[in-house]
Amino acid sequence: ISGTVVTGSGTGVLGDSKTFKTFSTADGYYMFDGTRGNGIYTYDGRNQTRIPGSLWLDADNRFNTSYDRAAVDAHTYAAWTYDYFRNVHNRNSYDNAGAELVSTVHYGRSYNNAGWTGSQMIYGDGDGYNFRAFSGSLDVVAHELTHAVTDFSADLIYQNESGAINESMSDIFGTLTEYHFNNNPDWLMGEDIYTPGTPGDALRSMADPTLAGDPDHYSKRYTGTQDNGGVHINSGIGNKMAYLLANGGTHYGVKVTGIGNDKVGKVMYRTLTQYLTPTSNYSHFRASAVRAATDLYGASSAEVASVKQAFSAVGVY
Ligand SMILES: Cc1cc(C(=O)NCC(F)(F)F)no1
Ligand SMILES: [Ca+2]
Ligand SMILES: [Ca+2]
Ligand SMILES: [Zn+2]
Repeated sequence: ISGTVVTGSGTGVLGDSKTFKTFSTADGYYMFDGTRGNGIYTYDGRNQTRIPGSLWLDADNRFNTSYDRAAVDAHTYAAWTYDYFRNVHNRNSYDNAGAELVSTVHYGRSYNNAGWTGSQMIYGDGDGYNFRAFSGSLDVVAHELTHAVTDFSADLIYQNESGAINESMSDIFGTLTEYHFNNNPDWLMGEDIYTPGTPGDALRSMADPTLAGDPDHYSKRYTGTQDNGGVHINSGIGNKMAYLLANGGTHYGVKVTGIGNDKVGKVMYRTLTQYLTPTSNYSHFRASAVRAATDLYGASSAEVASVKQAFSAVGVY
């Protein structure tokens, strides 16, 4: 279809106004952003589970109905996450070759989750009590897109310890993206879409994983079979490590000197893309992060020392 890139405006899940790129055609305005990589495409799942659904089309380039809100945020936050990986890590989309970013919103009926299918993102509307529309949280969108980056780099197997590291990487870059855009940033996951009736809670806390019943030390890891061997549970170990590495602190008597968000991003990105492998466990995660920090800052650097301290603080050697 022929048309021109224009700027649309609309209301997000939280009732906030934002603008984003759309495509003006004879049919109307499509949610297609032709300014980033090979394009960002947002689809309407029409509360079915057939994907991708229909490319989002609007008559007047104003996206202000309640039904529009999930699409506004999925489209906008996909662009922001694209920009984060492009501008901060020099990565052009999840494959580093400009792969199209495809999202489907209104996936399923009251679907209480979001996901990366292996080729696109899907976002449920939530049931309105436990969750509201999942694309309404920037950390969630960046979490899902980071799964794509992981699949095209370390390709960490989604079970047991490698799966927990996979999940932790998604929480780490979800949070770093939220800080990069200063979007009410915190070390919580999914706070903007979790239990709309209860303020202040979240799906997970990286600062204190135990708030969600997840481990904050390797000695407390889950070794059962639920949740693909605890991928959303044992992610707490990597999440706590990253929180301490960025902010510093003393954990189980181990002092960590913080190095700040930007350096954590550099170390974790290099760890994920240069050293981790599909079968990496937490011990290999430590060794990989030490190598990445050594490459970046030198063997005798304070940053390398902090990486070792952070992993020691969560009991990983
Ligand atoms: C249990 C459990 C946790 C998740 C989860 O993390 N979803 C992705 C996120 F982006 F919404 F967080 N799903 O089931
Ligand atoms: Ca409209
Ligand atoms: Ca958050
Ligand atoms: Zn995930």
